[in-house]
Amino acid sequence: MPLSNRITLTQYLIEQRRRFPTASGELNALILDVSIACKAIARTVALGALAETPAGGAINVQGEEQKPLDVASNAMLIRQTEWSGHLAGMASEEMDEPYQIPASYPRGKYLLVFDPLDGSSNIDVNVSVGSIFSILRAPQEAIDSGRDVVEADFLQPGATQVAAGYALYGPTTMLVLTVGNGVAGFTLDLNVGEFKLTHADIRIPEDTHEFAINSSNSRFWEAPVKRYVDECLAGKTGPRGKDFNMRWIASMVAEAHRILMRGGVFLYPRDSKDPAKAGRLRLLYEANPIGMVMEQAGGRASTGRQPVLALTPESLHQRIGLVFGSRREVERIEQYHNEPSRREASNPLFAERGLFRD
Ligand SMILES: O=P(O)(O)OC[C@H]1O[C@](O)(COP(=O)(O)O)[C@@H](O)[C@@H]1O
Ligand SMILES: [Mg+2]
Ligand SMILES: [Mg+2]
Repeated sequence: MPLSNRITLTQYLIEQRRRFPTASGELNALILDVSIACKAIARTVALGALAETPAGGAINVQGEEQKPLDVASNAMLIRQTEWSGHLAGMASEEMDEPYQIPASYPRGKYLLVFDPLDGSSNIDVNVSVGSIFSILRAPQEAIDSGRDVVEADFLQPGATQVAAGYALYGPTTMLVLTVGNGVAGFTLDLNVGEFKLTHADIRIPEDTHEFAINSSNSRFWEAPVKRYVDECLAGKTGPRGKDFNMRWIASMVAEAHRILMRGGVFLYPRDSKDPAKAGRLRLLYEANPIGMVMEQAGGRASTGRQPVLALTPESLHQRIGLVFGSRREVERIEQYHNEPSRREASNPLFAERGLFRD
């Protein structure tokens, strides 16, 4: 079908709203505002070194250096959504504290949480990056009082997300979205500046022979992850009985998209690299939205031990181990984590609650 005959994101959202006849339309309006910010970010990303972006160089709460495009993308998402009256507040990878809607604008019932630019270490090398977003409902008492938002308002399990998705700035710009009724993919039609539905009802194949992990961390991995990767690498003659392929883009959003399109599994597991960090990726604005997209597409998202969406977050910038993708593969990794290890089985001092547990 030529792109011009496809329905737009706006039309798709109107269709989705028909499922909720009493809905106010505010969620749709908010998603459309996010999509406009993503178009603006896509333009800036596409300009590359020609873009006039604000200075970066500051260190964010993650202890990571902010690139000029991290700062610019953060500002574009804020500016495009804060005025609308649909938001009670926002939180972002690039802001230490929750963002308060300025007093000159009305406050609304949703919370917007985002990673304005994921994979930003790839900007300078012209590899795909993206924006990840999650929409939560603010606590009723915060909506009623219109008070400032606080960290605790955002600490809701991923299962309560109202909508989630990402924009991918690759050879084409795509927006992938779930409003809790499957996953749909939209391609930006540059001729008319609209996202058009090109990938209706995306489903992830249950099995795969492709995995993604940063193997330079292998010496820090826990035994179940080592076992899983070793078994993949052993190929046809190993316990899995088939050859595996490996990919590592270092843009989680691009890996998530590849997995949605053709299956696979992604691991950034908990490891012992930095004992102060429970993992690399952040729960609220990376793991939860990607987790909701995965689960809605028939895949699975896990910490390696339990479903990501069931976790109650402890802080805004909490990190966790993350495994997602083809359902059966993620379940296998969870099973490896939940089995008592061979060492524990032979020596109770190393058991989960034992004296020498590492
Ligand atoms: O450099 P590493 O350790 O491979 O980490 C790559 C991971 O870090 C990230 O870039 C983190 O996201 P940010 O770029 O938003 O900080 C992920 O997209 C990616 O999977
Ligand atoms: Mg990120
Ligand atoms: Mg980022």
